[in-house]
Amino acid sequence: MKELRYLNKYLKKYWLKLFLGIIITIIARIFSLVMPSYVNKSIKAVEDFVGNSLSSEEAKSVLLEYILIIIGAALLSALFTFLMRQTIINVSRYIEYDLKNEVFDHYQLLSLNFYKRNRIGDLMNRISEDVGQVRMYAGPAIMYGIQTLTLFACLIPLMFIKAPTLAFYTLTPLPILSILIYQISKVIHKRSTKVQEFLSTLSTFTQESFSGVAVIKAYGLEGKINSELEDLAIEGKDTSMALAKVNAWFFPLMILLIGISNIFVIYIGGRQYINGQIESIGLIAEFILYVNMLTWPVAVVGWLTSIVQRAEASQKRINEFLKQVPSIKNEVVKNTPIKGKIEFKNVSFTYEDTNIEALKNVSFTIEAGQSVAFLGKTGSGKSTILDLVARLYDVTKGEIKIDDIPLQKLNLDSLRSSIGAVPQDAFLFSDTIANNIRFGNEEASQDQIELVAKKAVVHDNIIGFTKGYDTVLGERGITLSGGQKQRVSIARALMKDPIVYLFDDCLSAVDTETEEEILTNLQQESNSKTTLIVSHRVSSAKNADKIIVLEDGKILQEGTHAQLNNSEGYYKELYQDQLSDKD
Ligand SMILES: Nc1ncnc2c1ncn2[C@@H]1O[C@H](COP(=O)(O)OP(=O)(O)OP(=O)(O)O)[C@@H](O)[C@H]1O
Repeated sequence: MKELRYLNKYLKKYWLKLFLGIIITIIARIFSLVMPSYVNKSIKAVEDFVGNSLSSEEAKSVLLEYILIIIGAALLSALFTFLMRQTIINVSRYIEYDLKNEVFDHYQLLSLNFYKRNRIGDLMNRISEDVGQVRMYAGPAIMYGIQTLTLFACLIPLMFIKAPTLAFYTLTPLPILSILIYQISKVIHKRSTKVQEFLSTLSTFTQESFSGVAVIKAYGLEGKINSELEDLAIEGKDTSMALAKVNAWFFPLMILLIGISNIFVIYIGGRQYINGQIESIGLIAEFILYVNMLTWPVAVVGWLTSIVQRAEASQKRINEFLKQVPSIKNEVVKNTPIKGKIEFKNVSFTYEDTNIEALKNVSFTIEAGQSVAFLGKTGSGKSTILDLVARLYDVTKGEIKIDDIPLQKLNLDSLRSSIGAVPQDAFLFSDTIANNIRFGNEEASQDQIELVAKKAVVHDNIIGFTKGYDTVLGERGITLSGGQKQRVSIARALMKDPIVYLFDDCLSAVDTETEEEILTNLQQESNSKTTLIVSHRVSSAKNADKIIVLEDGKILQEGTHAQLNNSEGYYKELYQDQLSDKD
């Protein structure tokens, strides 16, 4: 229960509803106890009529009165049971909602390294599956627990007062039932976890097969994939059958033990009636009803134990995440608007997970409003520079300053809201094109959206779609070409109208003519903005105020197009190669 203590703050938050729920639960159970004793009294009235101590009219009127009491108590019990669910189960849903939000908010704070260390499936599981298990503790476990306790506290003393011997024999099989249900619940849980694991393997496999269907078809691998799926299906069938077998024991076992209790009541009760130790057959009927009322709560004791154990394990996994401290922290509360001067001073950076030293002692200065292009072979550290500017990672050695202030001394929100980044793999959400562009500025009007789309040279493509800007992208929508995606992504950054632009090889899938057009537009747009452009093409770089060529994490060349083109080296060779390619 140590891990579940984390939920106490939520239980405190909703204590009033919970307290009300507990009182209602107790009232509901007390009303449900009325029925068996009035069944007893009704049978007793019939017995009295048979034994001539009551007239037919008297017996009928007593019976009617008792039946009305039974109906009234049952209705009240039903009403309070409804209210019990409305309070306690609702509280568990509120806690589930709060906890999901808390986990999600925390995920948002964690840095990219965290996402590299953990699989997406696992993160999703914690927020859905684990929070769901915890809810079972905060709702059903508390509700059934109180219900069971109230019933035990009222019913067991009542049974012993009414007929001690009969009560003893009736109750004896019930703890055995509880222990057996607990054992079965444990096995059911183990096997259903295996089924869950299998289902997630199966969905990953099918998802990959569908996403990669073009490659599978092109390589004629349908047969191989089919046979792999068949193997998986056989494994799935076996795990499901194992679960079905143990599930099949649950209800027969319950029925068997109730049956034994009922037999005890009838046999022992019958003998006691014959011996004159109990005064009415009605008491036997009353005890049979008690047995049936007790069966579910007794079974619940075993079930609850396993729910609490599962919730504890799930909360432990959730707590592990919640305890993770974000490696990138915002240490400045007040807003810190920036102008855009960027300075790298002897910056080195090593990726924690791969231990690759992506940047080695890199120094350069970009004045506010300047544009700088980064060129260099693949893996030379270009994208890393942009990620460090946006503070997606903190430097390992050296220092980055913006407007002469160390990056850590800037408010993280101010910094990031001043940056318009277009990453290498443009990511678009499953939403309309307009909303994807609006992501850069929620308030943007349709005219503003169209204006930036024109600057990113994607407007004509968009209006070519039947639904224009309302075209939905993503799985259930249309798929944009690589170049179209890049240009929508550029439009999104333009929409933000930031102080600093980070363009990471975002024109690679665009033909050179369109590239030229976009670059001219960007130049006008980003005239007064600090612009960092990563590219493999000289055409994207040659108009920049400064060009930095990287090799293996170090600066190889630095200068303007004219300077670099006048000296021998990587840039000049690249320029000549690309010029002759163009010709
Ligand atoms: N998230 C990451 N985790 C671990 N290593 C990384 C990560 N991103 C990049 N690297 C490594 O860091 C080095 C520099 O990568 P970077 O992406 O900065 O190069 P790049 O010059 O932008 O390459 P490209 O032109 O192919 O985009 C590479 O060796 C790469 O394998």
